[in-house]
Amino acid sequence: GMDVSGGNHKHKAPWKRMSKEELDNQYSPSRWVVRLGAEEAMRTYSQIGDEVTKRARATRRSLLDVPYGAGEGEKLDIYLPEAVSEAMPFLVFFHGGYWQSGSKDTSAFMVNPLTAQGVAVVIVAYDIAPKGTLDQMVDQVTQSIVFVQKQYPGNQGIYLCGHSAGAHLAAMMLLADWTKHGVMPNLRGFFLLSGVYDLEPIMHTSENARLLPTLEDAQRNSPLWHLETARTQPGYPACSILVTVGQHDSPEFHRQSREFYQVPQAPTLCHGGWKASFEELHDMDHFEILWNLTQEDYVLTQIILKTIFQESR
Ligand SMILES: N[C@@H](CC(=O)c1ccccc1NC=O)C(=O)O
Repeated sequence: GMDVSGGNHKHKAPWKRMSKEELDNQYSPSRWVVRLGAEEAMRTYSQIGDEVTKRARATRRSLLDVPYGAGEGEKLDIYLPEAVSEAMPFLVFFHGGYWQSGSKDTSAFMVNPLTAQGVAVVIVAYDIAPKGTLDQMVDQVTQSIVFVQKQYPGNQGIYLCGHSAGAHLAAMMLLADWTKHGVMPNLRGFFLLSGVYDLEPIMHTSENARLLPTLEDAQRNSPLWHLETARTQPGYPACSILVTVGQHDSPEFHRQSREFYQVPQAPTLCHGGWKASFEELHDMDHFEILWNLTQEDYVLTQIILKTIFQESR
């Protein structure tokens, strides 16, 4: 039909016309994997994550289970490049798993190619549901970034990267009020991989209903709805925001990424120095994106490295 919202696609909400069955399908990334069955894809995902993390720990200098807060689950792993200095760039990664699965211990995908180029990589654990609520996870992620900035004040930039639910948590950091934490992290870029930025449709899917008890919880935690009104804080440096989605991700995942990519182009936000870009990753499914990040010559690994070394100061 005609777009009466003047090109503002976020008001279309096509998911509102979907049956519960269709929503469940759209928001189950494993069902859209093309080269494996859904269950096999999930098994392979944990297997590869386990192997790459073991390899990263065996071949890289690391500081494991470093506490960034007082809670038992508030730990992170730091993987260091060969030449350690005060002035390294940092990539901080938040794993996915629909806020209810996944672990830092199986998520060291990009560690080897990035540390080989001089980037320190931090893999963050947070309290997944049911132990943690979404608000607590957002708070923990905030704390983990404050910790990295305080621990490495001479860093050459902190870049946030998240996959799926982890991309949502990373995107929430565009809304964070750092003044409460007494430190302004040197954030330079965001790499958002196959994320979810409007949580309202998730409320209506079966496996995730418990995560978001009320519409208010969903809206408060939807960066798509708040980015435009988020105050750009004085002194907040220019940031690049890369939004990516796999070609084989579901139409709803594509829609979420496209809409989120459009928000920083609002005049208030691009004047604030935010530069957004969008990549649809050719022939990739939701999980292969991460598997490929173990490869130095993969297009996304190259984009990440190029961004870090262009922007670092
Ligand atoms: N039950 C989900 C699992 C899932 O969504 C997922 C699993 C591992 C890593 C990321 C995921 N998605 C978003 O966080 C599925 O069927 O795909």
